[in-house]
Amino acid sequence: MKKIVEIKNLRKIFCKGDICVANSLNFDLIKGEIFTILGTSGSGKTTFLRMLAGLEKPDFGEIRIDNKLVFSKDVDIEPNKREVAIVFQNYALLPHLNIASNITFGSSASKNELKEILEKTKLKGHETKYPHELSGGQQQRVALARAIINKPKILLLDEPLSNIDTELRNILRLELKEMIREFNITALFITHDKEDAFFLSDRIAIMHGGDILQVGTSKELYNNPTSLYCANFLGKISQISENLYIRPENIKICQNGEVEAVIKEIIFYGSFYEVTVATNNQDLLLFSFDDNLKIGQKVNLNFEDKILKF
Ligand SMILES: Nc1ncnc2c1ncn2[C@@H]1O[C@H](COP(=O)(O)OP(=O)(O)OP(=O)(O)O)[C@@H](O)[C@H]1O
Repeated sequence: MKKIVEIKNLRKIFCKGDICVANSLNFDLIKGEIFTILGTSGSGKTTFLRMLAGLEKPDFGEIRIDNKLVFSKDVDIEPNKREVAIVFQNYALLPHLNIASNITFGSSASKNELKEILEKTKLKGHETKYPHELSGGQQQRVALARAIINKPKILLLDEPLSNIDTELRNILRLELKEMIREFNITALFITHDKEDAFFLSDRIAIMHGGDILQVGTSKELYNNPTSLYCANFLGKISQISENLYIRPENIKICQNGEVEAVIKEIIFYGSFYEVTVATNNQDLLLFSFDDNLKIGQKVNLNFEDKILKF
């Protein structure tokens, strides 16, 4: 597996208030993967993306892209020579230029290359239209076409799916994933949305307060979080003793369960119920498909052998 991006001890401090936005970041991107930085607002995602693209100068550390040192104490390669491309939130298409000109803006791509990319992004026939004449999905494809026409080594995606209503967003993220796969490009996606991260990513890095807390596949992070913060961020958990926690799907109601409890609350979520039960010691959350559960009902619980310890 070839490393396409190598980040070593990357650090950024904004002087006003001494905010450490990137605190000695260390990780690699593997060629061809979709890698997501997932974090809440203000965790430092955009600053990292800007440092990788050469738009923000780190205070310390090294960045290598395809084995080439693009940033270190003595090196700072210009953004346009780093072979990265960015798809911005809301796509940043130029309203007064037609689709063909939007795609080739600032590029030395040939007519044949434009033709090829129009075909691959299913935009053939739309080249003389203007951005406002296209659907949201088509606009996303124009933004992608513009980003990849110069064959960058990495595609950076800055929250392209935020501010879009749920229905369109589900369509766009599937299309986005399919296109990234079709172009076989390495992509770095930043988002605060866990669902988008799970949907799109081969691997996810959880960022918090300028630190990368954990890197792994969505399954690894969900099932084996290394901190309470990551466990909470990726899904619901209940505390079962001082430092032991459990996810709702790992608690089962069953007749011969060892722990006695009473149902306190039942919330219907369409395809399942979220049930709060009270045991002698604490309230626990579990998921159920049983239509017949009632508030006040006594139940017995079994804990699956998937306890989280922090
Ligand atoms: N130029 C700057 N000067 C001072 N502080 C900054 C600057 N840019 C960012 N910050 C601060 O750095 C922190 C991280 O910002 P950043 O935009 O990287 O976070 P983010 O995770 O991308 O958040 P969001 O999802 O809201 O964009 C924030 O506290 C922000 O206020």
